[in-house]
Amino acid sequence: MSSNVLSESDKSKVVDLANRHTKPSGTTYQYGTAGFRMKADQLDPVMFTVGIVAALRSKKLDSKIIGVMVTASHNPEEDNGVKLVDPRGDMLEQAWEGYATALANSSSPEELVHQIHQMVTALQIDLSKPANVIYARDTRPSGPALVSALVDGLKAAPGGTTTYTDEGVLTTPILHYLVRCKNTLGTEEEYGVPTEEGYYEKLATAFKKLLKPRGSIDSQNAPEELLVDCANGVGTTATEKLAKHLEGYIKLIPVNTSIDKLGVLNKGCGADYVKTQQKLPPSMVPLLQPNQRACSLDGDADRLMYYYLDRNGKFKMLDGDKIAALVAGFFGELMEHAGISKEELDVGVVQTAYANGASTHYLSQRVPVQCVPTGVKHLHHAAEHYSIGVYFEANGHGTVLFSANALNVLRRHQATSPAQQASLENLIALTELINQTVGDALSDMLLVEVVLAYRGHGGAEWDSLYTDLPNRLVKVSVKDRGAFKTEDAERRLTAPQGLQDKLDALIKKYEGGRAFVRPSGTEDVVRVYAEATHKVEADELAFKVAGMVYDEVGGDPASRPKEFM
Ligand SMILES: CC(=O)N[C@H]1[C@@H](OP(=O)(O)O)O[C@H](CO)[C@@H](O)[C@@H]1O
Ligand SMILES: [Mg+2]
Repeated sequence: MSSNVLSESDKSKVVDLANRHTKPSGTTYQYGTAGFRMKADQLDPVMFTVGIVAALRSKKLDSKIIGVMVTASHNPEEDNGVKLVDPRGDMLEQAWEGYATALANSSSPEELVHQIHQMVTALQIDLSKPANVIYARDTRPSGPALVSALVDGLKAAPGGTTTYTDEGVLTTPILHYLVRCKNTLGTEEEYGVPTEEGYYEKLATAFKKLLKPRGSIDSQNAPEELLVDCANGVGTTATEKLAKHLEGYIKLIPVNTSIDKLGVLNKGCGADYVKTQQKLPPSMVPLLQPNQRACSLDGDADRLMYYYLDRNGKFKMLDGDKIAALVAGFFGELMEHAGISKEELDVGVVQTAYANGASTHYLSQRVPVQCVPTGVKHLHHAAEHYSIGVYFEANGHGTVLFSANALNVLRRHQATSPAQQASLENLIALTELINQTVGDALSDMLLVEVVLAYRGHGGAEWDSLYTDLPNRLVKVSVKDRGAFKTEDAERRLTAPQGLQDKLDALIKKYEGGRAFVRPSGTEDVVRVYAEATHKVEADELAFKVAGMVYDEVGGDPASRPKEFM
């Protein structure tokens, strides 16, 4: 019998277990751009309430499997976080973020019961349904204890049985893959074998179809070996396991692989280090040779940054924008070679305001380009509107989505020559190689290697697609970042009042100038981005805008950063 009411025993179960996970007073939690994320020692009560939300989400969706990933990605090792994965392997539906936030902020076990009751009533959740949840974590030492709190939450979930499975230590994209596989098993949309091994096998099989074994013509341009900076995190084991499947095709050499020591995750390495420092991780310095490329994963292996040394040994970065530029063109080419018209399948690219202006210019001349607010969920949803939707954040998080119609067109298309057939098969193999659930550093890395091998290009040729405009990102600490409101995909401020007009007047003075201000969704700061034709001017514009922002909201003159102008 269906029920939207918590029984007395449901309530006392919640209260009993909630008493072990009380919220410290004065802490406010927020399900933000990437779920809940903060210092690990504050997360215990949140993990507990997330367990309850995961079970309720499963009940609401006819007992479909919901995923929970415990990670703080590229953040320092002492941080941790948690995010929910919906049945198709994508991010939690946005409307539920508010409920997750409300439960996390309940001030007492009784208040929590009340919040659950409100949620169940508002969403008409049939509590009698069973719930199914799987979870995984990254390598952070705080992970196991947080997982125990999560399990208490799963046990506390009201109504019918909640079944849960510990998938152990995994990359974020593998957990997303598992969720989709398990939910589509035995259906027409079956996504893959629902095991970690199934994931490596799927990627490797597709890669081997695309890039014939070493020695054959197609692969002569692939690198003998590729250095992969694993950020001292969970990407280490995943890279090692994937490497075994790719033997004879490409040799992956993991670097920054110490996952057992304290304090080294993401430190001096990883995708975020490369993007923000714009230099080689120190451990790569003795390893990388001129004209050689390498890549860095982040702490949960969903972001990817490439780079190479030019022939003079100078560091050159190939970020998410460059990846988007590389792969968007490739799909157009393959479709043409397969005899598929642009009317049959449209290719589109989705970026955020942080995309380098030069990449937007380059891409806009070739394909439709859309700008959306920061955060993968926004990019992912926008990309779903194209037959082939390419989305990447500049920081290296992204993937390529194929619509159901695109898959049908590829399946049904009749090639009229062996060459067309080969291109068609390559397109189909790409739909297998590319993770359809979320940005995936390992899958993206193989995609990049395939495109470069086909074109016979190295880092330098790839880099020459366009030249990045000089740019600068600055953080401004303010009392209340909530005072900053934006519109037009976060490119313009609507509050504080009048500030955007001042910015416009300033930006106008700079050749090729572009700048915008937005509150971060993951850190207690306001971010300033600026670019201009010349480096000195990009820096000057960024620091002038930062100064304006600081002064506008009454920043203390005594602690005004000295570089602000
Ligand atoms: C400028 C920047 O890199 N912002 C990052 C950062 O978001 P903020 O809202 O800017 O803090 O973290 C997000 C989650 O990882 C990521 O999606 C986004 O790209
Ligand atoms: Mg990440």
